[in-house]
Amino acid sequence: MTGFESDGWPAPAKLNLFLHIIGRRADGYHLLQTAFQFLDYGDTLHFDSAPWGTVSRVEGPESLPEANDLCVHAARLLLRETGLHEGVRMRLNKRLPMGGGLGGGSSDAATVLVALNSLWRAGLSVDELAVLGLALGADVPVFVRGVSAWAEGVGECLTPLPDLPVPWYAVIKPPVSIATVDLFSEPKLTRDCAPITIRDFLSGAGGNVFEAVARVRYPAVAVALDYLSKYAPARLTGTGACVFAAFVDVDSARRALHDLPGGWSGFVARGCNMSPLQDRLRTMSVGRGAA
Ligand SMILES: C[C@@](CO)(OP(=O)(O)O)[C@H](O)COP(=O)(O)OP(=O)(O)OC[C@H]1O[C@@H](n2ccc(N)nc2=O)[C@H](O)[C@@H]1O
Ligand SMILES: Nc1ncnc2c1ncn2[C@@H]1O[C@H](COP(=O)(O)OP(=O)(O)O)[C@@H](O)[C@H]1O
Repeated sequence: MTGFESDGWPAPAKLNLFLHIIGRRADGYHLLQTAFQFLDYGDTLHFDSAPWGTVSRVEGPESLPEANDLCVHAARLLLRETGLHEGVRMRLNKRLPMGGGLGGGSSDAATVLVALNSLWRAGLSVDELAVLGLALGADVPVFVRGVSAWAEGVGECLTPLPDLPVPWYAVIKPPVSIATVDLFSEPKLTRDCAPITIRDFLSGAGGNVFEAVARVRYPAVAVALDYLSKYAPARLTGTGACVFAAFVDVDSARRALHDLPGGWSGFVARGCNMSPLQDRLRTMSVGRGAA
């Protein structure tokens, strides 16, 4: 099984390889340090043209009403911003768990912006798309830019990290969904990490400050972390609920998922420093060049 449906536009998952809070903005938002890496696994989007001005999502998860779907918000935003005489009908094949810390909603939104910019020949630059994306969510710009990155601010100040190791990851989704806002409002959260440098991170520094609070509030997260730690050092991604561990080969990663607690799901995927969305975009350009 490949990480995406064929013939569609990939919306890959991200991992936060570490996640620290180093302060707070006046508006209450937390200032972060994190490193994002993509996975070759995620959601897939399909786009069909539709009458001018119409934006719809005709297939997608039942638990996510069309009106709330970031895909719809992203398409409307692009249409408004460009003033193009276009419309779109979207099909979302959702594979990433919602509230999993894998950034599925942000990635879907980024794929809509990038794909429609290309399909509609809207001509917006990556910088312009990243600015539009930030209005939809803090994690959208990194998915638009499509390169693994060191991130600061609320996640929008990005420094590419194109040469990170690309291990195989085992990812476990404990049967809970965590609302980001709940963990950010937890009083016991560590909010005063000393800033670290990229060099510190590359030498192995950094953890995930949400792990301690997620363990207490969501016992299933603690079970998942303890389970995976039997195989390799395990960590929470984002605010959870998914946990991951890195392995040198695919078989070792698969073995780590063999005796998952009953009913739990997990998957194995390769880390990638260039988003699969960028690969898809390049295929489009080559196709056009050849036409
Ligand atoms: C923590 C991270 C790390 O990658 O990922 P996820 O676990 O959500 O994937 C992100 O920064 C999540 O960013 P984003 O997904 O945009 O957060 P939102 O859902 O908009 O945030 C919900 C709420 O969390 C709080 N919030 C969020 C981000 C931030 N830097 N400081 C905050 O205090 C705010 O109260 C905000 O209203
Ligand atoms: N296309 C989408 N996919 C997933 N979630 C979406 C989408 N559009 C809006 N959302 C909302 O965003 C929330 C966060 O989803 P998601 O990005 O998958 O998780 P996380 O931020 O934990 O990585 C969901 O609970 C859902 O309410």
